[in-house]
Formats: sequence, C-alpha cells, structure tokens
Amino acid sequence: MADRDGFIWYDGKLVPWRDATTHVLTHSLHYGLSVFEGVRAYKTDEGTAIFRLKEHTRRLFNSAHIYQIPMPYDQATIEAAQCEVVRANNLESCYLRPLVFFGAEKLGISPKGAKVHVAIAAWPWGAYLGEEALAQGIRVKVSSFARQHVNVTMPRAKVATTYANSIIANAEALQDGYDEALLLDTEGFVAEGAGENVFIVRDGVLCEPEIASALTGITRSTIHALAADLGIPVRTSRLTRDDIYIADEAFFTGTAAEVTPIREVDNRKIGNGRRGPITERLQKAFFDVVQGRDPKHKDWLTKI
Ligand SMILES: Cc1[nH+]cc(COP(=O)(O)O)c(CN[C@@H](CCC(=O)O)C(=O)O)c1O
Repeated sequence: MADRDGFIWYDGKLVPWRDATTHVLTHSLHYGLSVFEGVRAYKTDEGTAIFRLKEHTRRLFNSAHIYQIPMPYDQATIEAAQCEVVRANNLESCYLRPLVFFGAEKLGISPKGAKVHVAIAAWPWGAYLGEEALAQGIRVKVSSFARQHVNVTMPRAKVATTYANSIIANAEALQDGYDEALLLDTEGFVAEGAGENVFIVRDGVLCEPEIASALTGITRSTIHALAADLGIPVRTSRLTRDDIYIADEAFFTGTAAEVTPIREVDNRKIGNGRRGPITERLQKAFFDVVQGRDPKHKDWLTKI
C-alpha cells in the first residue's frame, strides 16, 4: 500500500503518497489509540460522488470525542478534504480512509503532549469479500473470540483497538476455510462480523441483532431506509447463533462489504444456500442508491 503514485491529505495538505509517513515511535502505533473511517465514492451518471459523507465524518468526530482526541480541524474541513483527495487522485470510484492518530512527540500511556495528526487516503477497492461473493454469498464461522464488552472498547467509536479482536476472529475463520467471522457478544448473543453488521430474514421480516456491542453501521442504517422504501418490515432483537442457522436468508453490510449475502454459517446452509430474494432486492436497491440511480436518496451523495 505504501509504494504507489498519488497523493494523501496529511495534516492539512496534499503530500505525495510515498511521503505520507510517520515515525516508529508514533504513540498510536504502540498503544492502538487511533480512530478512523471507511468511506466509499462511486461513479454515477453525474460524476463521482461520496456516499453519506456527512454521516461518516460525523462518526469520525464522535469517535474522537469519545476517546478525548482533540480534532485539529472542523467537520467541514474534513469533508472538503475527502472530496479533494478523490479529485487529486483522479479516482472515479474508490475507498477512502480518514485516520486520526497521536504522533511521536511522546510515549507513555497518556497521549498528552503528542500531536494529533489527520490523514486521508483514497484508492480503488473492489468487492471487499470478492466479486463472486456479492452474488453467490460467503461461508461464515461463528468466532471463538467474543466481541468486546461495551465497557472495554466504546462501540459507538470506530477505534483501532477494536480491530485486534476483528483480526484474530477473521484469521481464525480464514484458517478454518471460511470467508469471514461472525462474533457473539460476551453474553453469547450475535453482535456483528469482524468488519460488518449482520442481518437475517425470517418469514419475510428483516431482523437484526441489538446493536449494543456492535458498530452503528452507516450501511446498516441505509438498509433500514431501503427496507422501508420496499415495504419490508424490520425487527431488532437479541439473536442467538441458532437464530442465524434457521434463518431464510442472511447478509453482511458495511462500507467495504457493501451488501454481501451469507450462504452458510458453521457448516449449516442458510435457506437454500444462496443469495435470498429479499437480500437480492435490498442489494440491488443499495447499488441503485450509491450509483445515483435512485432519485429518492440523492441527498446521500456528495459530488466531488
Ligand atoms: C466492526 C464493524 N462493524 C460494522 C461495520 C459496518 O459499518 P459501516 O461501514 O458504517 O456500514 C464495519 C465497517 N468496516 C470497515 C472496515 C473494513 C476494513 O477492513 O478496514 C468498512 O467497511 O469500511 C466494522 O468495521
């Protein structure tokens, strides 16, 4: 990722990609406290547009607020910077990664005295779990690792420390021949994927787990709105792993994962073991929105 042409927005200005570096004694590198976002820009008939830019930027600021990281810029500046970095790299569609971190000015648990840096990179990133997965669905394993308790990492924050948990859960799933991990919370109820929220369909109703220990996904809230548009009822409740096993359909949502059907969990076929009809309707509605074909949700698109 480090050796490529292009530009990265770094502490207020565009710098050549290879020059966007930091010292090995960077505080966030040692202690894991940085906050970040995953955002996508899509090609539309009216040009490239960033999907739900305001919501993602607000969540970035919320994450910093929760972890008492003083932001050196305001939201408008960071929103404009995301548009600028897409333009500067001449990207028609891409994935953006805003990152806020403590620098190398000091080490020790307290970051007090370390400078807060902000970087925003953008690069082309296709289907997160593979193009085929979007149609065929993926195989998922319930992780032996639990999602952190809500008083361990703050679930409303997209904070780097959450992702050591995601990394070992995802690694375990891949090593065991699956495509992604599904994590339960500390009480054993379904939380979310390693990098996604999860939905199931049961008797025509779209069901999701209570969001408590999971990230409040923006794609998740998009699916809620699209389900309402399509007249699909939505129910939020505690879900057990075997609720997933006996579901008619299941899918992951996320900025990177978009809407990825789940065909199997723990070697149990979900429904007919393929992308279900309601999943397909929601997936199509999602791509219509992000690619600018749905006039009802144009407000979610920010032209760059
Ligand atoms: C743990 C987790 N839960 C839910 C979501 C879905 O949130 P949203 O993107 O707002 O719908 C994501 C996004 N995962 C990001 C990280 C992917 C990566 O590998 O890095 C993403 O999808 O960009 C998570 O990381």
